[in-house]
Amino acid sequence: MPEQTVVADHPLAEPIKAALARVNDPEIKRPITELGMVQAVDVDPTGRVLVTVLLTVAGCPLKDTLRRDVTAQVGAVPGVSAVEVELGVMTDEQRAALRDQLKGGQPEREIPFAQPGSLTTVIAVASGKGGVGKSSVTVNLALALAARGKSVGVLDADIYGHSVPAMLGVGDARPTAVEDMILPVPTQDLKVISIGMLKPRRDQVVAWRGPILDRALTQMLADVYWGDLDYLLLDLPPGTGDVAISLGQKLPNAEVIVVTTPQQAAAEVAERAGTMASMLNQRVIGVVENMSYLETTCPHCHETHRVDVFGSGGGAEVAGTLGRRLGYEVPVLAEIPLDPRLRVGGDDGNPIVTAEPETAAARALSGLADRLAARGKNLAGRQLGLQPVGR
Ligand SMILES: Nc1ncnc2c1ncn2[C@@H]1O[C@H](COP(=O)(O)OP(=O)(O)OP(=O)(O)O)[C@@H](O)[C@H]1O
Repeated sequence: MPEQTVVADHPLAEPIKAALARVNDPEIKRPITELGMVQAVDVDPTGRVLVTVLLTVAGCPLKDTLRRDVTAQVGAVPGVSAVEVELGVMTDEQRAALRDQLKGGQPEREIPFAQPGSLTTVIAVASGKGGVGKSSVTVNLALALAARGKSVGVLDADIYGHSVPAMLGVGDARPTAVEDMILPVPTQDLKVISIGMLKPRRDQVVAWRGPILDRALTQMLADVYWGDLDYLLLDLPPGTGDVAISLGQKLPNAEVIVVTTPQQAAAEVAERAGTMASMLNQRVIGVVENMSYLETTCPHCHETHRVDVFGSGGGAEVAGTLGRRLGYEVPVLAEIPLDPRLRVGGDDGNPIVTAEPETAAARALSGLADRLAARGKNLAGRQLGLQPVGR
């Protein structure tokens, strides 16, 4: 850790140190004082403070946030007349020390979520085919859980789409790397990593197959510093391909939510995804029926009617079939209506649960978060206590 040259005998030294301890690194989400990022604090007789903060990497995308937070916290200390923040960069040794500190002595390439004592609930969001709204469900569920005070990470493993970062407004972000450790991108109270962020260049086409795919998935689980998460949500690619198998092997404790639309064809392929998950020993905790219905106001009677645009009952059908196949109850956890505002929220990087929380779609997604949060940490073999959703 770098030498910290806080002027120890100055009366302001202690309150300034306490103020700096309230500043979290925006990516690592731990106090900068604990991370060895405060290199020096100098106070002159008039109460002017110069804080030298070491960034993990020179191009740290959040350095302005850090500068602002340090200025605000130190500036609020009584007796401080002005604050100047100088930004430096850690040396290789300092970065290596930080990496070791964060890894906490954990051996290389160990997946923390797969360890028996892990307190993180890992939920994979799967679908039989593309375009049913799996990514939309993942990001909105993640935000709704975060709004309930949960610490949530989102891992976008959709090798075909990687739409999650754009939906969360960080479509262009690249994660910061500290040595061989990757810091997830912080956004809207979540931590996000997308397989698309691991491409050496954004425009590069990578065939996510075989060993390259496996390495990328291991990297996202073992080399990313997720910190203590209550939930890790995985956005799987549609279908039952390589990613599902690979993640099934890496995270046998993961639970699975299957997203489907009400159409019969979508429902049948969704069942395959669910059955596949269970073959990998992952428990299917429920089905989300998306694009369930459209609410329209009748021009004649002015009442709200529910129109089943894509038919009805697909979610219940999938849940019923999976339940019979798997030998335990698989409930329908939510029915999310079609709503153009849900699409707009995703396109704008401002998902509907935060942008328009009062809409029926947002309420259905928040209800899904409530049901999951109410269960607490799922222990293998434990009764889930989830009730089927009422119509
Ligand atoms: N309930 C809904 N109402 C309106 N639009 C929706 C709804 N759910 C999803 N969409 C829109 O449908 C499109 C596909 O959704 P999304 O990307 O979430 O699906 P996906 O299953 O993750 O697809 P893929 O796996 O191909 O990425 C998006 O434009 C999204 O905004």
